[in-house]
Amino acid sequence: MSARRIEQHREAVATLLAPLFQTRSVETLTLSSERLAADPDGFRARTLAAAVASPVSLPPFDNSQMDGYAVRSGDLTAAATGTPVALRVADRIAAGDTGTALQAGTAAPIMTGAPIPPGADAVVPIEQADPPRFLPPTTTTGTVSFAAPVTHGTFVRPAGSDVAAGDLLLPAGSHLGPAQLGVLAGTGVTEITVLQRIRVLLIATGHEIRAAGEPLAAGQIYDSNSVILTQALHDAGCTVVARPCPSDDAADLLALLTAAPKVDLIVTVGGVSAGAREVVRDALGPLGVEFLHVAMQPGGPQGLGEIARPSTADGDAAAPVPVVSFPGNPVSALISFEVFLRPLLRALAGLPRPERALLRAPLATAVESPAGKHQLRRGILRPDGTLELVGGPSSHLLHSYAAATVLVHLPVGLDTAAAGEPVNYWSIDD
Ligand SMILES: Nc1nc2c(c(=O)[nH]1)N[C@H]1C(S)=C(S)[C@@H](COP(=O)(O)OP(=O)(O)OC[C@H]3O[C@@H](n4cnc5c(N)ncnc54)[C@H](O)[C@@H]3O)O[C@H]1N2
Ligand code: MOO
Repeated sequence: MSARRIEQHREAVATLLAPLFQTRSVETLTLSSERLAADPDGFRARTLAAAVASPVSLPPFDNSQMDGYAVRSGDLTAAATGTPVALRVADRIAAGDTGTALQAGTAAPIMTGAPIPPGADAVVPIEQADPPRFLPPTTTTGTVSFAAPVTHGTFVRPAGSDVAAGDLLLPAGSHLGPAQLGVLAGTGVTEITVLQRIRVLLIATGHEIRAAGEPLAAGQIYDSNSVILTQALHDAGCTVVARPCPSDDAADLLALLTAAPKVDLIVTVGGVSAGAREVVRDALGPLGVEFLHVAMQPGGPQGLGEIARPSTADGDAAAPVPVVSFPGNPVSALISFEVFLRPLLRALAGLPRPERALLRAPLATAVESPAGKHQLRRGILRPDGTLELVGGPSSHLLHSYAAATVLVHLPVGLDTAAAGEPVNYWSIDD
């Protein structure tokens, strides 16, 4: 079987998923600290579908940037070392207070964030006042001295200096991280329109797989692919319905597809190579999914296509759904996801940096790669800046993948590389 180049298959998967970019649904997300605490995942990896205008100005009012005295700058024009100006201490203004108008010849103790009282136009930090500490609030007849003039606006944070009411707060397409959610909260926005997550039906297959916690009979193994890909898909901004198929019978897989809820994408794992019974090939081949070989290792055997599910629980029989089929070795499955799906899904979700940055560093030791294949090896970036491979190239070595911080690219044509030779890599320690 002639193998397809990695770039060609990436292109084919991109073409298959292209319609999803045209049909992105949106939904309303209600924002509050209670909801965020109750459902943090609901707010993770979210992208604004519509721009948000600021309903208020931030800050909403002129306020103090320092703990100190609110003054009229005109009162301190003549202040100088040796000839300080004394002002009568007015009522204290804390953050949250409203404050009353500042009379000429007075200075109001003011705390950071408290509104500048009408009449005042500058704040002198407490350290620059004499005495350099606040008088007890019971002191009604105190004075405070200043030995320097102050310019209009000093340590005043003007209303709207961060954002003005009606201005663009966040454009459509903004990824909602802590700062973006924070500015929405800070302006009192409670409802936002976000891209709906891509819904993925994930089917890990194999007669031998069992869920964690179940007893294992001879020959059986725990299902790691459902966990690997559920997590990887979540990180890429998807919602996942995982329906493992612990059977090699095509009819069981088809029944599972029929019973599954409506989704935007189906991902299968396992059952695609050259065995006597390959459940994914057997079930989906006749429906039009193509199975082929990509010149990469791990991740050689791949499948992709579209299926119109025979009939479904919620009656969406007609809509064809894209299917991407990965090989069952866990390392092959995760590397296939990295190469073929992660960039597209992150782009669909509007997440930053859909493609991993291609970085370059020298190899710590010599390496060999199979001729005619693009090999991806697991490795770590050593403190000396060289790339050290962890574990061998085999695609069952999930434990060494778990120790890796980089994926090292050994492309077609690079059959041997000497220690010190620079190669490309992706950082995966995010
Ligand atoms: N004669 C050939 N044999 C194989 C070829 C080939 O070209 N000719 N390709 C090999 C390569 S490369 C890969 S990769 C695998 C892919 O096989 P399948 O996609 O059919 O996957 P399975 O046979 O179902 O499983 C492979 C391996 O992975 C284990 N596995 C499967 N599912 C899970 C799971 N959910 N959790 C943990 N481990 C899982 C399974 O037990 C097998 O050991 O085919 C090679 N063979
Ligand atoms: O291509 Mo398979 O995915 O090496 O192990």
